[in-house]
Amino acid sequence: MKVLAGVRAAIIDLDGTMLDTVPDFHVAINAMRAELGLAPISQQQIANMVGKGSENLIRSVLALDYDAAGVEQHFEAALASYQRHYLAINGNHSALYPDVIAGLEALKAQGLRLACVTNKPISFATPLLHQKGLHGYFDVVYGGDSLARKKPDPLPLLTVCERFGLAPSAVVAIGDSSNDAQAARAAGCPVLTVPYGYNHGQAIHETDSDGIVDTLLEAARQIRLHN
Ligand SMILES: O=C(O)COP(=O)(O)O
Ligand SMILES: [Mg+2]
Repeated sequence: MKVLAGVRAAIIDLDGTMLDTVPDFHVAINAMRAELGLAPISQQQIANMVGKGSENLIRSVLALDYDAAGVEQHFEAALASYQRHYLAINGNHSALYPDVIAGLEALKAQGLRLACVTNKPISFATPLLHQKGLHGYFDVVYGGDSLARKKPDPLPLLTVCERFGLAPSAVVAIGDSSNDAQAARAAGCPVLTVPYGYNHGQAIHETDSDGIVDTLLEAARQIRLHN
């Protein structure tokens, strides 16, 4: 992977890359749906809808039962209910994927600076990173509502590059979905994808990236090999 030559920093996604958070989403979404008198939905349905932030998720969930006007009519109440339930259980049902900590340790040991860029609201992401022992690895953390636009827009990635004083070609993005890959491509960052997360129900092979790595530890190994 020639594109990894000269990489000095990594931008790492949260949901579906470091943490399997769908069980948290599942509990919070179904608590919200129960409040609205709607039937529960499955983890798989939710996994296919996660990735573009809370507002998109809630609209997708409501669209299972309502037409476009109904979605908008119920949106505010549903979002508030969802946020309340999510914050009450944040992290209780989610788990680290294999070799996440080992991968972060290896990236740090190789001298890379690390940023976490997630489409999760920052008020969900920060306590979750602390709870799972991840927060200390990151010099910068941006949530989906930290900046004017979220992934797949390149803005969060470009803002990290600027804060690190690095060209995008020196900052690799690592994520589980087409949002991460599209943001990286638009920013000019190399991008690695993991195959175990949530990619809108699509195989990760269908997403344009510079390589698929089985774990964050494997990503660290690839970066070391090519630097
Ligand atoms: O919460 C989401 O919509 C996705 O979050 P992610 O960017 O960390 O995958
Ligand atoms: Mg993700």
